[in-house]
Amino acid sequence: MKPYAIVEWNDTKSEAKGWLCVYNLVEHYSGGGVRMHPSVTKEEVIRLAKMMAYKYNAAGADDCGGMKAGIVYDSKAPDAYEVLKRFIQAIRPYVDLGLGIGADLGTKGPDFYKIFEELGMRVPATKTHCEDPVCIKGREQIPILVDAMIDGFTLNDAMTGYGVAFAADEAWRIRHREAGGARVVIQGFGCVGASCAAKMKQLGYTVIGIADAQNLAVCEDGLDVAELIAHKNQYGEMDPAYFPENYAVRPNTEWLDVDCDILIPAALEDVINAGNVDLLGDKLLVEGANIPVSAEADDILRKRNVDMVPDFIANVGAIRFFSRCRRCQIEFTAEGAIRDIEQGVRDNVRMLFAEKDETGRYIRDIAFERFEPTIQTDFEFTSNR
Ligand SMILES: NC(=O)c1ccc[n+]([C@@H]2O[C@H](COP(=O)([O-])OP(=O)(O)OC[C@H]3O[C@@H](n4cnc5c(N)ncnc54)[C@H](O)[C@@H]3O)[C@@H](O)[C@H]2O)c1
Repeated sequence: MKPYAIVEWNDTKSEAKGWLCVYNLVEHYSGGGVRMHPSVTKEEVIRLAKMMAYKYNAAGADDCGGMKAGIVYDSKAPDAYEVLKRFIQAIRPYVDLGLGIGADLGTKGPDFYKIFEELGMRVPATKTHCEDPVCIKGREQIPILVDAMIDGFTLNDAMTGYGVAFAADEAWRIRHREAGGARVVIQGFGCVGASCAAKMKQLGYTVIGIADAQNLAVCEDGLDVAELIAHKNQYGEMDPAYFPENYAVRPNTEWLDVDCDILIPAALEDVINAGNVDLLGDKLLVEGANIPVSAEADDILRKRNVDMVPDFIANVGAIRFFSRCRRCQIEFTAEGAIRDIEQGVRDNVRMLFAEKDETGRYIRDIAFERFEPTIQTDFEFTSNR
């Protein structure tokens, strides 16, 4: 399958540029995040959009295709919100036709709702979403539930990170026949990394290393995840002022050097590449970030047939929630949403490891084959919304 549409954008008021890639549409609809980071490239956006198409299949969201957008800009710049707003304005015709856009690396969910309101846009939906009584009921619950609290997080901030932690826990249990006990290092402490760290701790694991855009904090006895979360800033950066004396503070580039059992990249793409893949050793790799492993590094991991959970299996939490809530397939509570994500993620991990053990094939290859997107529809032209 080829990408359905690729749109390039140049900002009129800053140096920002960006791309939208709609990889496929299913029932005239496609969903994915908009990221903002200085290193975004067109190729990356296309790779991410393709991966989203696989992810919707893996999430059991068979009414949605995959898309992604990326803006080359510093998300901490004072005008980042205005840049995002102009980008959304530029891709608005597509959004109005049926693109479910939301937050990703460097952007925040509530900003999207604010921008939709400021631009007089409705929350993205197709004709079916607006007319089917089941979808109407489900969609009413989405804004209520994303703000519902669970363990001190909004469901919005918990659902993907928790799903990643369930994936890690399931894979670890399969290999070690017990939960917990292992040492975990996480790269990224934003929406995904922070809630993943908290859930790993809750599940009995010891989070010994966390890297953010500034630092790597390491503590063999386990980092105080709750304390780090309480003092992280809005960009997902830990505050070193709250590091106790027994924390080692190292350059964030050293995150792969820390000896651990489970490695969870939850920040940028291609962070495991040909230059550092050997440092992975026999750690269990669970991909919280999208495409954190470069193609070259993945060839090496395939040859070594390492145990791993691919991104589109581990980090499906948010899209599983949005799709299944919209179709009233979950209990309408934060706990009900998390239970549903847990079941979906654990089932997929068990299936993939079982097939690996039976066939000897590399897990990512099995997952790509199993969840290959096959449906491509057009935008819905007879819009009467
Ligand atoms: N937010 C979601 O619901 C969601 C869903 C699925 C996948 N993802 C993927 O997860 C990843 C993280 O997304 P997010 O929403 O948590 O982003 P975020 O912007 O909330 O957080 C990003 C984190 O990465 C850290 N970071 C940035 N550069 C770094 C570097 N060089 N070294 C170490 N850490 C660095 C930041 O400090 C921050 O802690 C992305 O790949 C994203 O596509 C996010």
